[in-house]
Formats: sequence, structure tokens, C-alpha cells
Amino acid sequence: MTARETFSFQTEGKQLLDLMIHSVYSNREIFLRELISNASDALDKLRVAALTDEKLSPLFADAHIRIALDGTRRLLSVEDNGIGMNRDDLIAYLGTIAKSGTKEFIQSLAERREALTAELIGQFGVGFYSSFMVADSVEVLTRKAGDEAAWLWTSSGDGTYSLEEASREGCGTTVTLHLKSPEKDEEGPAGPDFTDRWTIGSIVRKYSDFVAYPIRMETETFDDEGKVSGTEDKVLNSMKAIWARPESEVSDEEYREFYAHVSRDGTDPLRRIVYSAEGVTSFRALLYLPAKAPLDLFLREGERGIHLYVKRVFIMQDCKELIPEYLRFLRGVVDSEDLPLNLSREILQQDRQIAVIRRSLTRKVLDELKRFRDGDREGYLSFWKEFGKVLKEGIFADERNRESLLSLALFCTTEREWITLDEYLASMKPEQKALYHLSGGALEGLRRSPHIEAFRERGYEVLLLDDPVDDFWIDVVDGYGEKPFKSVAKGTADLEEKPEEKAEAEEREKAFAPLLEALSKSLGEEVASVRLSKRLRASLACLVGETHSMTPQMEQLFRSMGQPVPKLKRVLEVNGAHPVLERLRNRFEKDGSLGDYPELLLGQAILAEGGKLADPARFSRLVADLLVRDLDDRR
Ligand SMILES: Nc1ncnc2c1ncn2[C@@H]1O[C@H](COP(=O)(O)OP(=O)(O)OP(=O)(O)O)[C@@H](O)[C@H]1O
Repeated sequence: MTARETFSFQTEGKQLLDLMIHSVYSNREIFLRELISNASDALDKLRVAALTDEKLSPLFADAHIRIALDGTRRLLSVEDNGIGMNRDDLIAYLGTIAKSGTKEFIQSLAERREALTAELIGQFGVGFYSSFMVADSVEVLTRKAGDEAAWLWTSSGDGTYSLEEASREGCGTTVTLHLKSPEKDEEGPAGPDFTDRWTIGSIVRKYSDFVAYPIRMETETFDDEGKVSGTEDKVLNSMKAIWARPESEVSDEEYREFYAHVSRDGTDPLRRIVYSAEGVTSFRALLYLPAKAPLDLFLREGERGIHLYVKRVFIMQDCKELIPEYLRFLRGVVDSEDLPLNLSREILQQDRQIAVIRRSLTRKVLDELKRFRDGDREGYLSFWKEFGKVLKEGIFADERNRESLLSLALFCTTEREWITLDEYLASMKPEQKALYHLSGGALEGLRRSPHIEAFRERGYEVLLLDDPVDDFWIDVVDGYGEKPFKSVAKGTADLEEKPEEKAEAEEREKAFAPLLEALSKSLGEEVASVRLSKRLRASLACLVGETHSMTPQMEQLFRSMGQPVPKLKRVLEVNGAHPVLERLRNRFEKDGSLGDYPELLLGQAILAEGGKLADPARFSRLVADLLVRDLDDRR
């Protein structure tokens, strides 16, 4: 036997424990749900391991979870005969927080010294550590399936834990909580008594009724006269797969609890999708739209939450193949009637039936989202604000459902907030030829951009695409509702002109030609060319891309990813009707000089679109020189 060793929790583990111990969280009973979920996961893991390892298969017998209570010593234990943990597992799983996102989140909470509220707890799975909300100390006695050695992990939540070799009959894990005494407990003697059988029974039924393994608890038996005659193990949960029951027979409460179980999210979901497909491929699905985006939504290794079952038997967690990447925020289960039980991750990728399930689920989810959009716009908007960015990835990636996804998207425009493309089309001017849009930067900047001036003047609404992902899909989509998409910051503005405007523009073109050529020459490699603008009204200058060129934001993104990108050259458009241009032309015609104006015009156009100057110090010097000259002139 090895001696007892003491370890420190990893920093974030300490911080999480600290938050758990010192926060008053009204819903502390969820610690039991967390322990039961872990036990149920451990049984799932053993069952799956036993499928491929013959030595383990006899171990998966009489799979169960057992709760034991001792009121005198204030003990509560949750025991399972699942996969168990070895020494390394204990250090890796109970000494560290492995989940990406959670770590950063805890750190930022601890730095801000923010109290752990139900809302915050909801944003990450509280897991095993939640035991410390109700216990002074916790013991974990565990033995990994296939191992002889067992281990005892103990901690009082004070920043350290200890490990020592121990013995345990059979594989599995027993988590024993030394419950806080009522005097030390924040809720005092009036709080729930977690050693009371009735209390525990109702907590189990409330949160864990559908757990697929029996949750047993020793219960007193009574003789005919009502006297305690002994004890026996009673099963507390119904074990009914919630998705296999008709929707009308399941209460909202049960659906909510199941969501908490599969998602480990403490916030109620926004909506559920219950789906049953019959035919060549039969399956049932119970999916949820979470209310809040998880912390790892944009991390490559983030969790993808659909669990796969075959004929009510758990097969695997986070089955990525069941839904497209852009629906990765969905949580829930899919239960197939036809797939084999011994599915491996490799087989999954090529399985034809999985592909059929994915197509059918995608269609169903998109239909449900349309219903959501039409039936509860406010709710849908809150969904869109959390997950719209992810759905928009689908516009790019899923050609088959592109039209549907476009119809689901909400946009802010120069005139309105959060409208659909159909709403945009419905209020379009009759002569308007395209769905105009502008991308790059934050909404406020876009709203003030010089590029939109002529469009606004004509009453054309411009879609403001402020998500970086917009630059990707907008390039692959031809149009919507038979109208093309057109950037107001690319190509020449093809706004129709009245005959007198046309004549005036031609006149101006001629008059400005020599100046434009000289400006273009002076700016050299900085711009593709300099031309008179049809889109500017009040502003002096702006930069526009070629019709199919990258936006500056995309250029920056590719560069930051280390990809070689040719330098983007854009056209400098100047406003011929602006007094500065008029005066510059006079000066140029008089003595052929341009002074610092080419650089000033270019810098000014970059600043107006919220861009970054290559040499801000130099630009600021040029402006200062200009100010001196102006002030000198006034002396
Ligand atoms: N009863 C158990 N049997 C085997 N392993 C367990 C058991 N309880 C916990 N573990 C291991 O410890 C890990 C950490 O558990 P914890 O409850 O903190 O987080 P989690 O279950 O992974 O995530 P969540 O935050 O979603 O609860 C688990 O992932 C699992 O590997």
C-alpha cells in the first residue's frame, strides 16, 4: 500500500471550490443530480467499454446507483458499479477542471470577485464540486473496471486533496459527503435535511427520474401494525426514456429536468423539439434550444451535445455526426431503431443511415426555427442574438438549406433593427435593383459610413453586416427572393440617375479628369485608382473594393491566420461636389501642385470607415501642418 499523498487543486479548481463554498445558492439540492449524472455516465462508460473488451463484460451486471443515508453521522453517499477511476483519473478529473471555457470563466469570475448566482452557475456544469455546497468534506472511494487497486480521494475543499490506496469490492465509485451540520449551514436548521429519506426520494424523482439505471435507496419497511420491521432497497426512479413517451404524457417540468440532465445547463431551455421519424430509417429525437450560448461554442474542441441511443440503450455522448456543425448549440438525444449497438466513431462517419438522420433532423430543426420566428418573435430574437452567428455559418456551408437559413437570419439595417430578408424585400422601393449591404466593423460605425449616403438619400435600406462571418457567406450567395445581394462598398454604385443628373455627372467627369489622374499617380501603389463617386453625398472620400474582392476585414483575418494574402488595393472615390475637391481642382489647375492632399484624402477615407492608418503619426502631423497654415492665413 502506498502512503497517503497530498495534492493541491489546480488554481481554477481552487477558485471554483471557493465560489461553491462561499456562495449562497438557493438551489443546492442539485448537487445530488450532479452526482447521479456522474454515476449514470460511469455506468454508460462501462457498458460501452464492455462491448469491445470481453474481460469487462461480466462486470456490467446489475448496473445500478445506490444512495445510502446516515442521519446520526450526517453522511450521504452515492454509489455506482460503473467504470470507476484509477489514480491518474482521480488527479486528472477531480483535481483539475478540464473543460475548456469553464476554466477561463471561473478565472474571470474570481478576478471580478463576483458571487456565484444561479444564472452564472447555469453557464457551466457545476459537476462534482457542487458537493461542497452541502458538505464539509467529501470522500471518493473508487476502483477502475479491470484493476485490482482501489483509491480513496478525500478533500475538505480547502485547496488540497489527498489520495491513498484503499480496497473496494468490485469496480465503481462511492462518493460520500460529510454533510454540514445545520448550525454551520447557511440555510440553518430550516434548510432541507439531506439525510431524510423522503427529501432525497423527492429530489431524485424531481431531477433524475429518467436516468436509465435503477437508483436504489435503503428504505424502512413496516409491519401490519405500522411499526418499522426492517429495511429493503427500493428503486426511486421510473427509468422511463422520456423521448419514448408520448409528448402529451410528459410534463413541462419533466422535460426541463431532462434538459438539465443532458445539457448540464442550469438555465431553462428556450424551446424543445420532439420529433419522431418513421420509414426507412426510424428514430426519435428530443432536442432543445438552450437559452444561453455555452462558453465553448466557438472553440474547436467544444462539446457538441447530442447523445446517441439505439433502442433506448446509450451509445455515445456528443455525437457530432448527427447534426451539422452550424447546429452545434442543440442539446438532447437521438434514439435510433435501426442502427447496430456496436457502432464506433469511425463507422459513424460513413454510415448512410446517420446521414439520413442528419438530413431529416436538420430539416425538422429549421422548420421549427421558422415556426419559432413566426410565432414568438421576441423569443426568437433572443435566440438569434445568442446563436445567429453560428447559424450563419450554415449559409456558407450548407448549400441545400441555404435558402431556409437565409430566411431565418435577422439583420440590422440603416433604418430598422432585426428584420428578416423577406421583411426587407417587402418594403423595398419598386425601382430598387438589389439587396444592398455593407460589412466590416461594428454597427455604429457602419451606420455612419460614407458609403451609404446616396442609398439613404434614395430611401434604400442597407443591410448592416457586422459579424465577421458575414463576409464569408455573402460571397457565396447569389441573392434572395430573385434579387441579387450587392455591397454598397464595392464596384461602382449603379444607382439610376435622372437625365439632368447624368449630364451634370459627365460634365464633372471631364472637368476632374486631370486632377484624378494626378491624385492617382501621386498615391501610386496605395490605391487601384481614383475616381469620382456616385455614392457620396456629404462626405469627402471613401474607399471601395472591386465587385468580387476581399473586404479589408477578411484580408486582416487571413493575415492573422498566417495566410499569405496579396495586398488589397481599393479604389479611392472622391466627392466631386464637395468644396474641398472643388478648391483642390482650382489649385491644381493654377500651379499643378497637390501638396499633402493625396495622403490626406486617403487617410480621411480610411478613418471614415473605421479603418487603421498605416502611419497614424504621419497623418496626424499632416493635419497639424494644415491647421498651422489655416491659422496663419487667418492672422
Ligand atoms: N461516479 C463516477 N465514476 C467515474 N468517474 C467519475 C465519477 N464522478 C466523476 N467522475 C469523473 O470526474 C469527471 C469530472 O466530473 P464533474 O462532475 O466535475 O464534471 P463532468 O461530469 O465531466 O462535467 P459537468 O460539468 O458536465 O458535470 C467526470 O468527467 C468523470 O470522468
